[in-house]
Amino acid sequence: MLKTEKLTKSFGGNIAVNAVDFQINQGEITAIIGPNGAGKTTFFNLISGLHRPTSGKIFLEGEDVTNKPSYEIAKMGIARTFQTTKLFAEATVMDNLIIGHRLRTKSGFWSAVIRSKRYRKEESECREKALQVLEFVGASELANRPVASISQEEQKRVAIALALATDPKLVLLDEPAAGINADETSGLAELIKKMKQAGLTICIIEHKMQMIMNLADRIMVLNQGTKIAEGTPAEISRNETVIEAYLGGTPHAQAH
Ligand SMILES: Nc1ncnc2c1ncn2[C@@H]1O[C@H](COP(=O)(O)OP(=O)(O)OP(=O)(O)O)[C@@H](O)[C@H]1O
Repeated sequence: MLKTEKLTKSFGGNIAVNAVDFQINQGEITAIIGPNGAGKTTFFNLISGLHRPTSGKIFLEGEDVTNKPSYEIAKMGIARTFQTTKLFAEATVMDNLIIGHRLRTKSGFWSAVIRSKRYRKEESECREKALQVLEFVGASELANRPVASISQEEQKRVAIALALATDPKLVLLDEPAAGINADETSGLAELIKKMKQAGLTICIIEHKMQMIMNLADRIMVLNQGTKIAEGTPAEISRNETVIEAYLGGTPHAQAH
């Protein structure tokens, strides 16, 4: 579904992503792991069009999308969540979903101001879509709650709902389980499995190794911007280079 060739991003003299060849296969859960500062978020920023690569190429379903801006990439079916959830705290969950969806629908500013027939039609479509995705992520009962009043884990589900509202093919999840407890983490892992079962392709950055080992079909390991390993969870957990560079030098470190 997505392929990178020698993808590179430098910030001044600092090479954040260094000649990475990578592939995301349709229908799979692919994980990107690596220590802090390894270049994982920068890699997501490159494939979602937020950053322009210094060199290298990105292909989406065979099409070269290397220098496309983020809104075009989004239209082509890539949605993402961010490490810190970007929701409007004072607005309700429903309004957040409608705003998020509206930003990607067609009516322009004036159409919204005069509330044209097309605008009203789009608005009701957004509302319907919002209800659908909230149900999918198990958060229907939160629709009318202000975001500020829901838990961290619920916010994570809403952020995923927001990504799903655009009907993506590929969803990029940046540390979806950060800051939530073990029970909540397994609930979230179930949701990610359900997304895969629904036919979505998923790429996930996550530090919680146990979750990744249970969830991922394939893992890429980054270290200082460079891909140091790639393979199934079983292959990665016995890879000497990975154990030394990332898992702390002993196989025990894998559990965390
Ligand atoms: N906008 C930027 N400007 C300058 N340097 C940046 C920028 N974004 C990232 N970097 C640098 O690129 C390197 C990779 O950072 P990145 O955030 O991609 O790592 P990461 O693997 O996502 O880390 P973490 O797990 O802590 O989120 C770091 O050295 C970082 O300081």
